[in-house]
Amino acid sequence: MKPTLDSSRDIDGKGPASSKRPVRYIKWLSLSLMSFMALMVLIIYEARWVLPEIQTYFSQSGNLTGQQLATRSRHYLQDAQARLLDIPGPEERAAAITDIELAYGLFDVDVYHQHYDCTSPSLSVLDETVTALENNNVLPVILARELLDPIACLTRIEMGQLDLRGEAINSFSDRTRWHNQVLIYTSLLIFAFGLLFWWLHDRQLRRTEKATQETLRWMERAMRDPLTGIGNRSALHQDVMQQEQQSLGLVLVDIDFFKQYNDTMGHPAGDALLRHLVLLIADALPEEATLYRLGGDEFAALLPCKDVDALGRYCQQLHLQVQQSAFSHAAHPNKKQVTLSIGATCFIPSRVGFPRAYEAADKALYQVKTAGRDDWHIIAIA
Ligand SMILES: Nc1nc2c(ncn2[C@@H]2O[C@H](COP(=O)(O)OP(=O)(O)OP(=O)(O)O)[C@@H](O)[C@H]2O)c(=O)[nH]1
Repeated sequence: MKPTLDSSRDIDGKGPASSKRPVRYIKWLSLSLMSFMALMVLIIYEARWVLPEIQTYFSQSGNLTGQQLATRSRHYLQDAQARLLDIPGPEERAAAITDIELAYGLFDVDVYHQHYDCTSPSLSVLDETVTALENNNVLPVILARELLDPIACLTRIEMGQLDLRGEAINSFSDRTRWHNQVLIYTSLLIFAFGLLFWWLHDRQLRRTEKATQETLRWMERAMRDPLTGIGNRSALHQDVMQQEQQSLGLVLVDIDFFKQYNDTMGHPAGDALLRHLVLLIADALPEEATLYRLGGDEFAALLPCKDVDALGRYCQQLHLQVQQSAFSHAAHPNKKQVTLSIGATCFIPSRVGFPRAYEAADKALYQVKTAGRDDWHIIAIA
């Protein structure tokens, strides 16, 4: 285990951000859905305007448009006229009367009376023609000529109705174009607003994420010892709480006569020794061990503890390794090299509680100190 590589607490910013990504997509989707709904409402609203216009256009005069009625009426009159010009017999006269009456029926329309002043005189002419034919008292040629005015009137109506139809078509296509434009531009507007809201929301989300990352980074720093890079006392407490059910070994390490080391070698050399010792302790203890600096020249290590014997072997190994490394300590009263006092205990946090375990390890350390230092001792908790 390397002390500065406690990756479980490293914050790289990717974890929380990537976990928030699905939330971002869900919000984006709901915004799109809202825009889509708004669009649908708009289309339905627009359809309310377009539909009556279509209906109006196609029901100008019932099933037949005004122009078609006039055309048919004119055809009947022209048929009657042709019969009359042919020196008709009784049957032809009767057929001519039928044609004129049919033409009359199609001609006598309210719309024509309202808009074309030639309608009433023309219908009177048709009435008189039928009467004359029935009485057979006027030459057919003359009656045929009489029909010219009603035919001219019907032609005028046809032209007028065609114009009206053209106007209706133009107005219909104009209105349709206008509604289409409203639809397109409003859709674009809704889409643009959707994008804007999404961008604002996304920006807010990124700011919040950044602030969270910053807070986490500060918290991370607050849990680290700046000199050695390992965790501090708070980190130790937190790690113990996270392993409440595990059997843990707590090892307390204190440098002997560190004050004298500082006094003779200087404070920067003291700092360098602290950093070196961290690496050395990490090297001596198993990979799973985590190191902490509790303050001054006191360190702690938290590691899995199978049993007290195994823990003792690690303490022995650490003690030996420091001896072998032979860091010079000129002010050390007897050894002239750096020595450590080590106290340890084995405990399960949920059963014993950390304060009791710390007290036991500290007591073991104190016993080493009072017994002359440069040794290790373990106190088993009953
Ligand atoms: N260089 C350095 N020295 C520190 C730091 N923090 C505390 N110290 C010094 O560590 C020394 C600790 O002294 P003591 O608590 O008396 O411990 P000791 O001299 O090792 O004595 P024993 O533990 O009884 O052997 C003090 O002189 C502190 O000034 C630090 O960050 N850097």
